[in-house]
Order: sequence, then structure tokens, then C-alpha cells
Amino acid sequence: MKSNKIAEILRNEGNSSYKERSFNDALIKYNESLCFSEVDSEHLGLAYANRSAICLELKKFEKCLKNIKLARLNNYPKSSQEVLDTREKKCLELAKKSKGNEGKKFFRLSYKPNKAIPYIIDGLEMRTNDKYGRHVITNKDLHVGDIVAIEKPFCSILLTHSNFVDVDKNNKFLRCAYCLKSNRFELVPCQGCCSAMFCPSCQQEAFESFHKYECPVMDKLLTSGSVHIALKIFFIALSAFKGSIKELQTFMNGIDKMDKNFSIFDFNISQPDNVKSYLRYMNTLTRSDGKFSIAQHEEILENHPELKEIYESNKDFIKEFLHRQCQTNDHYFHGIFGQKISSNDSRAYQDLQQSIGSGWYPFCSLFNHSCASNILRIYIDGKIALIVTRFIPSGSQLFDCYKVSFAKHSKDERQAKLLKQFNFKCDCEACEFNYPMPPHIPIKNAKLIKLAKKIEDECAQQQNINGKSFHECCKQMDANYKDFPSLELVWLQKSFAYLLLLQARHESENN
Ligand SMILES: C[S@@+](CC[C@H](N)C(=O)[O-])C[C@H]1O[C@@H](n2cnc3c(N)ncnc32)[C@H](O)[C@@H]1O
Repeated sequence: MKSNKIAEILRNEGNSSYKERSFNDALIKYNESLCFSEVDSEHLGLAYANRSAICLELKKFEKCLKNIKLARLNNYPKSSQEVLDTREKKCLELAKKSKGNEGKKFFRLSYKPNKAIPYIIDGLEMRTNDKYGRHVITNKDLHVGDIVAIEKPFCSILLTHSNFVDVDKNNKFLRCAYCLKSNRFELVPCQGCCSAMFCPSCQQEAFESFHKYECPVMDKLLTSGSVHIALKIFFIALSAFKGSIKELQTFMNGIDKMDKNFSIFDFNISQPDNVKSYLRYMNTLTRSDGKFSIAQHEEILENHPELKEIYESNKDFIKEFLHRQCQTNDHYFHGIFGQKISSNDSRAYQDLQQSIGSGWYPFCSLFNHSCASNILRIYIDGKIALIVTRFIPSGSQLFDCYKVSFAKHSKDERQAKLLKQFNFKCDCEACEFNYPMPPHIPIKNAKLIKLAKKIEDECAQQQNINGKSFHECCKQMDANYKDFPSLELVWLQKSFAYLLLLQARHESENN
């Protein structure tokens, strides 16, 4: 429950951290204080004002000005206005002197976008066959380093707690509960609960599409992991039918008989009312045949102040909906990774990212697996950038890697995992030709070993991407693609991923 008393305590804790120049800790406390501040109280204004002070310290001038504006709009005490006026003046002066660092973004599509799906490049097409079901091919040659898609999830959840992976419990005060972006200097609190913050541009849409149902049970959802995912899809679906469970039920019964290959390529994704098309697409996804307990989902709905009646009178349909969702999520919801916020100084490869959530990416769902994949997913602020890692000739299929690659796992291990989790026997090139694992793969071009090592060392030293090294890495991997698999190409792929992770962190931090 909102409480100005708690908001004040949190703000004071933030002030202590601020005095010690622990700006990240102070920021978390100020954001938490925003969440607890009662609507229309001056505590909102005070916390925004304090956040503007951090922005100024960190030379984030534009964000500083935005926070000053928010403070004024949110009852910052008239008696202290002078503090804000002085800060604003100083900020404007410093901003004038600074050159500004908004360079071109690195993560943008390498070719012109597809007209109907503007977040993928023109030239990618969906095909179907008996062996792979739906899959994506390219109708032009693709080269190492090409960015072919930058996709937002259709539905995602933010993790603040997990029994399985290491997550930051402060994520709810650091990331938008809708887009997952680490927009921590600009987040605004939900007016109802104390556990969700949003980008100003996401707040309204999030509320209308699902948060109005999440809000009263948000604390329970945040600790419920996959239960949250299935319920969130249900909330989105119900909102699309303006809360009418009967209309949702009629629609769901109707789509059971529709085309099994319906996908993102079949509808206009930019139409405002496209949730129905996404539901239709979701209905075509492969489901696991496992039995899932939905007891926890039921408990949340049974105690939901607005949905309990709907739940009681439509139990069978809702239970079936949730159960099907669990079976789909098993195959299609992917962990989402983000840059670690609290450990800014760490440059170790394995330390750059941390699990921040889970989501369904409708386009990325169409990729099949290969243990020697030709694309790589890089997570950046909740979005997936798909990047080519091996030359892909026109007409070929793009393959993702479902966590098991020949460079890290033996053939037996890979095949067992894929069969168990995804129910197919892998016969990719690495399985068919039994590619050896490093370090047993032959070296075909020793010079490239040196390059891979040089890039790896550079990455360990630097904060962001070395453009020259990146270009060289792409060029060599592209030119020598016929040598695959070789130790140097596998090593270059690893260095390439390291460079991209550094760049993702850099872009996220400077956003
Ligand atoms: C994320 S989907 C990929 C898209 C899928 N083909 C479709 O039509 O929805 C994962 C499912 O695709 C199939 N699949 C993925 N990789 C495969 C492969 N290498 N060989 C055969 N089937 C594969 C499996 O049924 C798997 O559960």
C-alpha cells in the first residue's frame, strides 16, 4: 500500500547513499520512494528532484531536466523551488558546454526494413515443410555482422526473484515493467501498486493492455515466475475483448479450426487492434504434451478483487486457456538477458549480462535449431537483435541455437536435451558430420587464431566495441566461411559475441 511515511524513510536512505556518492544505490531508493509515495503528494516531487541531482552528477543533462520538470509537476514544495531553479540553470550551462554523445546507434537493421514487419529486414521469408515446420530463409546473401531483426517481445515479464537463476531483486525499481528497458532515470511509478514502474511512454498502454489486472496482485505475480507469464497472456487477451470473457471464449473456440501455419507474416503488425492476430498465431505454436499444475494461477484468480467472479463462473474455459498457455510457454518463452546494472566495472564475458525476464518474440519463434547455428541473439533493453555469425547464401535457412552448440556440448548431450525439451532428433550439419569439440577441431588458418586472441584481450580491457576489430572480425569470418568448422572460426565467433555484448552494454548505459 502507498505510504508517505515509507516514501520518506526510503528517500532519506537514498540521501545517505547520495552523500557517499553511491549513486546507483541512491537511485534505487529514490525510485522505490516514488513507488510508495501517495498519489498527488509532495513526496513524488521530492523524489524526482533528488533523482535530478543524481542525473546532474552523472552528466545526464537531458534526464536531469526531465526530472526537474516532473518534480515541478508533482507538488515539489514551493518553499524549495529555488533549489530546483539553481540546479536547472547549472544543468543548462553544463549541457551547452558538453558536446553531447548521441552518436549513431550500433544496433540498427543492416538493410531496408520489410514493409509489413518493419523490425526485420526485407528479404527474409517464411517457408514450411514437413521436416522443419515453419522456418525462415533469406532471399539474398547475408554476411557476418548483418543485423537482420530487432524485435520487441509481444509479452514479457520482469524477474525480481527466481529459484533458478541469479536475478536482481531491485529490477522492479530499475526497469520498465512493460518494455524491460533499464530506463532507471526516467521511470514513473504505477499509481496503484508499489511494485511496478514504467517508461512514461509505456505507462498508459501497459495499464490498458494488462496492468489494470496485474496491479492488485502484482506482488504475488512478481514472485510467481512462469505463473505470471500465463496469467499475463490471459490479461492481455481479456483486455483485447474489453473484459468480456464470453467474447474471448467465442473467439478462442473459433480459431481452433483456423490455419495451422498462420504467423506474423500473415497480419499487419502495426494495426492497433492486432492482439487477436497474435492469439491466433499463438494457437498454432507447438505445445509440449506435459501436464502442468495451475493451482497457483487459480489461487491468484480466486483472490483477485475484480476477476474472481469472472473466474468462478468460467472456470473450465480459463483453466483450459492457462493450461494450453503453459504448454506453449515451455517451448517458446525465452529467458531475456540485460546488462548488469550494479556491477558497472566488470568486464568479464560471463559477467556482462544477467537474467532480467522472460518473453515471447513472435518473429524469433520461427527459427529452428542447429548445433552450428548461423545467427546470434543479443539482448538489448528487452529487445532481441539477431545478428549473422556465418555467411548465409541466398535461399538458405537461418538457424538459431537452442542453448546447445557443438562448441560446448557433446553430440550425445545435445541430442538428448533437444529430444527431451523440444521433441525432435537433431540432424544438423554438426550432428550429421560429428563435428569435434574445441580444442579438438583442426586449425586451418593460424593467423586468425592470433586475431581472435587479440580481440578477446581487447574486450577484457575496454568498455565498448572497438569498431576496427569488429570490422576485421566480420571480414575474416565471412571470407573464410568455407573452413568451418575450424578452431579459429569458432574462437572468432566467441570474440565476436563478446564484442557485441560490450556494445549492447555501452548502448544501454548511454541511452
Ligand atoms: C521455436 S519453434 C521453431 C518454429 C517451428 N518450426 C514452428 O513451425 O513453429 C521450435 C519447434 O520447431 C521444431 N524444430 C526446431 N528445430 C528443429 C530441427 N533442427 N529439426 C526439426 N525440428 C525442429 C521443433 O518441433 C521445436 O519444438
